[in-house]
Amino acid sequence: MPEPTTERTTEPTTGPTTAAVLEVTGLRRTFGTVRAVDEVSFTLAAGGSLGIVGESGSGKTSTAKIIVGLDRADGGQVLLNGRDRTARARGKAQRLARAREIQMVFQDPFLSLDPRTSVEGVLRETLRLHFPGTDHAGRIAELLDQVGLGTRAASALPRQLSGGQRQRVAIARALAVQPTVMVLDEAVAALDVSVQAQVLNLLADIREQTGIGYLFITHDLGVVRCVTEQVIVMRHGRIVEQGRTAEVLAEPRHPYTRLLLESVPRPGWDPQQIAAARRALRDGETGREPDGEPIRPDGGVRRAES
Ligand SMILES: Nc1ncnc2c1ncn2[C@@H]1O[C@H](COP(=O)(O)OP(=O)(O)OP(=O)(O)O)[C@@H](O)[C@H]1O
Repeated sequence: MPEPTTERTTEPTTGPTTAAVLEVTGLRRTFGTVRAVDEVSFTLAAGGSLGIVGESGSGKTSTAKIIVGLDRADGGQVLLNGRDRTARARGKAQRLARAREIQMVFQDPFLSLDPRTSVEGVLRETLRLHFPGTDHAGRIAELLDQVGLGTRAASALPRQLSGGQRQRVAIARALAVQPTVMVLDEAVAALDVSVQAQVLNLLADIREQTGIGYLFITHDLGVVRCVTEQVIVMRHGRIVEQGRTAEVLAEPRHPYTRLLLESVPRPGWDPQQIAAARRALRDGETGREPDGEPIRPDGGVRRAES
């Protein structure tokens, strides 16, 4: 029996109607017998912030990976400013263009940053990849400033930074390509509560300044309450409730949402998932090209060492 879906209007009731920048329709992804993503549809308004919540295994990350382009859907469509992202990218230029449109920030920046590359080096590498042939010194200083890191941090290696600082570097790297949308997958889950608040405030400021839309994937309803306007609640790959965050949290209609509100679940990947994610992230790998070459989080391809 399919879950009852409780939809509310996702349009603002007052003020001008904001165009959708991201439109996800009927997304499906199956792993063996598991329907990780099952007919998922939602829209993100330009400059808006939408939370995706649900327990561990509800399909949040699988949905995000397809949207970002790190995995392929079995069915459905992802449109960014009306352009389809679900078909395989044709060549490097299209892959990089797609990576510029939607950037992802992961839970553990320590694993997604190369331990041997300085903060400045991380940013320069991404800027060179996407905007070759220009001097990036000014832009690097601007990005460091934008995420609240002084120029003193520029020469630091990831291990010399705190968790919050490392997450700021990951955010700066995402901002470097001027994305339309940022997907933040449990981006503050590994941080202490006070540092979480600082990073969430920073993200709110950045959204206001840049108009970048956010997809916040989180198990934490406090985060959703703080930084999103719309929310979708996922269970077993399906959306069971969606609407304005304030309304859904104040008056949840679906029993599962009520349960989530009563008992905030802890993130709990099984050991195999953790090991695979750690390996992939430590290697800076997020997927594979058709020729087997691993793809990095910033859209570049890591060539096999000879
Ligand atoms: N690569 C994969 N191979 C096999 N099964 C997978 C794979 N990725 C996800 N799954 C399964 O799909 C389902 C949804 O997983 P997903 O990681 O999307 O959930 P989630 O809500 O993001 O959970 P978490 O908060 O733990 O990350 C789970 O049952 C998971 O075991």
